[in-house]
Amino acid sequence: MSEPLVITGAAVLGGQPRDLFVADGVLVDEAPAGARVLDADGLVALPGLVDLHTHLREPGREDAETVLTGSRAAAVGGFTAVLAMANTSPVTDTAEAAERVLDLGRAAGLVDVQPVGAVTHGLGGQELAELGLMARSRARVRVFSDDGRCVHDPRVMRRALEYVRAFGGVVSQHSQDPDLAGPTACCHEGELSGRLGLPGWPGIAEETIVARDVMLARHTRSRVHVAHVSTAGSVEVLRWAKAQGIDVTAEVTPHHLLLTTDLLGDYDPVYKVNPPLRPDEDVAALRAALADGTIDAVATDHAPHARHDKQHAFADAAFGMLGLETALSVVSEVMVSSGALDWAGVARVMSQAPARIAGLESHGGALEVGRPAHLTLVDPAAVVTVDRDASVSLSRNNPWHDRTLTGAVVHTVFGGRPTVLDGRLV
Ligand SMILES: NC(=O)N[C@@H](CC(=O)O)C(=O)O
Repeated sequence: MSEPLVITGAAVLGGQPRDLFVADGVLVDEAPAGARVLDADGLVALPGLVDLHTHLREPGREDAETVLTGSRAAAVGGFTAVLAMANTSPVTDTAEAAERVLDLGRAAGLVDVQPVGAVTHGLGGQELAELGLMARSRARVRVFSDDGRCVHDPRVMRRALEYVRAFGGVVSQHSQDPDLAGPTACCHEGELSGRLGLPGWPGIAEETIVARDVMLARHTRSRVHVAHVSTAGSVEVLRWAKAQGIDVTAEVTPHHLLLTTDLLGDYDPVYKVNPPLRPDEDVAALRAALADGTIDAVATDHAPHARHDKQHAFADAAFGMLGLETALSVVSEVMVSSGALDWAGVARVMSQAPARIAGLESHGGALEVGRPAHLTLVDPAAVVTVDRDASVSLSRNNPWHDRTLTGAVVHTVFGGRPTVLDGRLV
């Protein structure tokens, strides 16, 4: 069991400063005897952050990340739970595979690692994976995704939605019509892609799938989650669908909230990501949608890649960028500094909504007595310059390198135990 803790003077969800007491891993109403004192004067206390979308690469690509190194990056980023995507090798498409990821996470012991199950066998898009067995396994899988690939066949998507409804599951869709996007697309389709001579990915390839899937969710009375929304058109569809009462949720990544196609001019593969960076007008729509609740959550899409997969000509490099360690600072910079969200809003989009979407009952919440002590303490005034070489991830594909951001995670407490103190792993 963890040693008792007193956290003094933290602004809980950005409100009035007060003390928080932790004993036996839960929040209690008075100072426990013999407690360690953590001075949180000037810090904001949030419920531990929850990431709906993390690539941990184990099994299969332990040269890029492992469950342990990804858990370290998560803890440094203020996360106490991460959903580990299924596109590993082998794919997480069986109960055994899901339990193995769960067990690796428990052995690392720094965050709750909750496996995502594949929707289709081997991410092949044809045959449903063992959804029910994964749901009933020790891993209690509730989120299913072929992320990296779209569940393109509408019959398969319809059946998956019908199936997960039985146990309150959700399909997290990588919305991208491969026929509209084309096999070689590698950046946003627009005037710039033409000038750079790179095959482009039109926003409509995302939007048509979002539109189709909300209709399938309505028809099946099931639940769909749209992963990494990246266009203003997708936001319009989501706004309409929510107004109809359709059970749809959505996430946006930190990079789609701040980085734009303008960065592609030097063909630096660190900015190559799927879905691609978009123009300013999409970024503005995503920020507004996150602020007004049309987009429910921020999710990192932390996608570590080894140097030999990323250091290539733009067209040949792997898709994806790191995100766990910098997510809170980016959201603080983009959403809090601008006044678009307050800290209670950050708690909503980075902890409470993702915990609810993923069915993680011990996460999220409101820092009330009796709740598990998963906490993130943030210095809203800290000014940090990101250094990719200071990362605890195994990979270095960090698009934030050398950027200065305001707001940073200082301490992370997982189940009553500090995992990060003063920005460093304990
Ligand atoms: N988001 C990314 O750019 N990459 C993801 C998968 C994907 O292609 O979506 C990855 O696993 O690397």
